[in-house]
Amino acid sequence: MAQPILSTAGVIKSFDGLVAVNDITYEVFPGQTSGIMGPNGAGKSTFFNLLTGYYRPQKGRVIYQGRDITHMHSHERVILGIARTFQLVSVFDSMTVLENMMLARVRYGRDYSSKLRFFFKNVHHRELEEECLQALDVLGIAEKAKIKTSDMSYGEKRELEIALALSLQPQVLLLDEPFAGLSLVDIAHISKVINRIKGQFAIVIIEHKISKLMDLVDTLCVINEGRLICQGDPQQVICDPEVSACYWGKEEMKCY
Ligand SMILES: Nc1ncnc2c1ncn2[C@@H]1O[C@H](COP(=O)(O)OP(=O)(O)OP(=O)(O)O)[C@@H](O)[C@H]1O
Repeated sequence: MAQPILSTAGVIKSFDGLVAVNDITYEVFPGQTSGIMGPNGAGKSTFFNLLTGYYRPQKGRVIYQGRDITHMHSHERVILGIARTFQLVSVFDSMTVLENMMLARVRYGRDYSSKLRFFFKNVHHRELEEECLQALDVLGIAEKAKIKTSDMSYGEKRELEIALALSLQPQVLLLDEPFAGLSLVDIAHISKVINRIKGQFAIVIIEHKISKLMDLVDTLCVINEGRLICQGDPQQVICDPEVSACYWGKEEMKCY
């Protein structure tokens, strides 16, 4: 049976007595696209931050490829292959798409030891540029390489963020609300992008737009009040009475 690439065992994270993540055990498998949903303040982002290493749990463990990474820093996890995007777009507006890509690779990429060579040797610079152009090509946006990020729409910047994360050659890609603030047209475009890269590595997506999330994921889980209350097949999860109750009180949620 396949082993999970990333998992947690009983992780707990509290802030001054408020238990934001309460004893969550979770598994992500190679090539699988998994969704995480839950009401506002449920603990989704805090859980993501435990996976990426931004927070350390007070209890429990985070395991990646069979290795305990609970106390590992975020940048070390990136080098191991765990990349993420953020709820709010974070790219450098004064730089071009390609420059943003190259900076991400040098700043966070696996080729840390070659940082100095990047600055002083043109050969390595050209190699890096070529690799970044290839990563843009995977998303079909290589023609935007020379565009300044300040001239891009919000949707295009979201796409660039995914490209930045892809340039780190992840084994696990964590997408934090990829549709937040996007128009329906942009959501459709980003969905296409995610569908294009799906299956090559594990993807975990936090998203409030449930119907859009359902179209993308192989498996779904729901966090409510810090607890993972349901996980498994997306259709079954969405029809689960406890999930309906956490969104709609006692009322049944409309099933797809
Ligand atoms: N740094 C922090 N300090 C104190 N409390 C925090 C902190 N971060 C999160 N919390 C609290 O922990 C709980 C879970 O927050 P979290 O942001 O993880 O929820 P969420 O499910 O991601 O919500 P949303 O969907 O609104 O982004 C909330 O009650 C929140 O106020």
